[in-house]
Amino acid sequence: MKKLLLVILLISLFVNCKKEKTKVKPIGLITDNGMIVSARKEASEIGVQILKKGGNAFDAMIATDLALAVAYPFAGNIGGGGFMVYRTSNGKTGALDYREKAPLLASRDMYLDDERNVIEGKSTTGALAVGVPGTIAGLFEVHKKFGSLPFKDLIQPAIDLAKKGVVVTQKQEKRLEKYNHFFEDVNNKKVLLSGDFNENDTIKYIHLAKTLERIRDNGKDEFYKGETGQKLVNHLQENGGIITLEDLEKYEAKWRNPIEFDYKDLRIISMTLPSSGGICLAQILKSIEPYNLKEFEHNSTKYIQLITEAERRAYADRSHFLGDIDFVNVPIDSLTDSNYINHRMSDFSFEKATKSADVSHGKISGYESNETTHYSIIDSFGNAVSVTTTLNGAYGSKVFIEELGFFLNNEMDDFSIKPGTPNMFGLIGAEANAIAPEKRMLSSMTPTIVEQNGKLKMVVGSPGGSTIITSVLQNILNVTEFDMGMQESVSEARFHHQWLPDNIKMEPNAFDLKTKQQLKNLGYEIDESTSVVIGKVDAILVLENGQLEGGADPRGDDTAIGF
Ligand SMILES: N[C@@H](CCC(=O)N[C@@H](CS)C(=O)NCC(=O)O)C(=O)O
Repeated sequence: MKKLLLVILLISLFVNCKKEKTKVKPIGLITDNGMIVSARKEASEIGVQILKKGGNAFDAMIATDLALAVAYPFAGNIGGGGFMVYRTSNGKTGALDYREKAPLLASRDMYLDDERNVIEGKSTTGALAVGVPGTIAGLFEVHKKFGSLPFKDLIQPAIDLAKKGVVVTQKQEKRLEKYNHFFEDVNNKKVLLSGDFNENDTIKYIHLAKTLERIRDNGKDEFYKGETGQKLVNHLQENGGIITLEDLEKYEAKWRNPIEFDYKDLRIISMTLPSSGGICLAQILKSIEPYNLKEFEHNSTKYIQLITEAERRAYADRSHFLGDIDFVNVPIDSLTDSNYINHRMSDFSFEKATKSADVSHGKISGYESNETTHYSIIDSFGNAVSVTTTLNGAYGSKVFIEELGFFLNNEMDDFSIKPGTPNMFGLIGAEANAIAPEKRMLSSMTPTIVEQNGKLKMVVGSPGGSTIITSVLQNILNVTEFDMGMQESVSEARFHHQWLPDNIKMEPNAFDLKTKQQLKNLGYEIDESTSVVIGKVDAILVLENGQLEGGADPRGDDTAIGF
């Protein structure tokens, strides 16, 4: 009898274990009309309320952005900047650049000491790390061109949220625990978020609500010329910063032509310079286009190898060629030309890893004379908006102006502060991305829209510094080459290579042991230690029947809401 019980127990254990191993494909929220996927449920909800009121995707973008500035101080902001790529219901595409700028008093070597060594922390923490913020200018620009509801109706939900307060999530508790001691050090006093907050506590953002009310009443000028601007400048200057009122007054968001290119039967629309995102994405996708990826298993050795080698070459070019197009001549057409790219990939072989030390930027025949929270929105009219906005590092420069209620960015670190010295994401830059007054620092933000057969297919983007481009890439491939649904794709394990350092970053314990061993045997170094998160993707997929599927990244508190 005992023996029989043991056998039954073992069989049931085996069956259960087997069951656990069968992967359940996650399916995201599916809705018919409109959808927003963002880093916080409060922000997605506020944006969707605007859509339900009859607002379009651009109205919802403004409301969502401002709601993130309240609900997601880690990266949501009015003290930072970002990029928007859009596609209207009639297929018109465009992009808005509201990236921060270097202040007028900035200079090329401002973060170096007399011996030309980088002064640790100066470009990342404190008032000198701050670039001239672009977010408020960007939102007013979007409203001017596309807004259909009054601006005051779009900002009010964020004001109400700030007054009512935002509930701390478990993930936010952890992040605050990790960073809150910096806030007191950097600001020389305790500020709103210096306290110990626990999950389910409610944080009210009273000063931020007042700032937003002034912006509601006085418009864009409140931030760039008014009381808010004056207080911002005073605070930064008192704390060693160099931003002046003239910097604020001169700031303008800029409409740009997005990078548009074909990959197999897809048309990809992505951000152009000063973001490297679209160009790098084009280079990587064109490098792998000649291969039939469907023949490779997803995340198999060959697949990882091919993507890695394409990424290696694209990031080497990024480091050398790319910078703010208003300041440097960048050969975009040559860099994204298929012949050039095929030539770049001609020394790649599945037999062994290329060494980054042997790869430099490509040789361009001539220069033409032409010159990190993400959210995705689709409205019921068929307009699509893809936005990535950031303070750069976690809570930016950690400078928090208590009386205004918000953090300021540390975007200056995205410049190449000294050629050959890696920035906080390990990216190395060159002359093209050197600091100059009023120049925009190079970004990796890759807000992207994908079309298939002339129809809207996907809206996708991610935060994550240098890993943004490769996260967006993998999600496009997951869906279009491996037939994954949006949530399934977003939840999949990711890897990343950026030329230097010469290793493949992999999400820890997410990849097959055999695959990792095969890659090592081929000469690839694998880094699973420091890469806790590679991107945090929020995306929307238009399904065959026209319904929308949201992909909200489980790595954060990201949430899809729709109707
Ligand atoms: N400044 C960078 C993007 C910076 C970035 O992605 N930062 C991360 C923090 S390390 C972020 O904003 N993460 C927000 C999140 O995880 O939601 C760029 O322009 O390329």
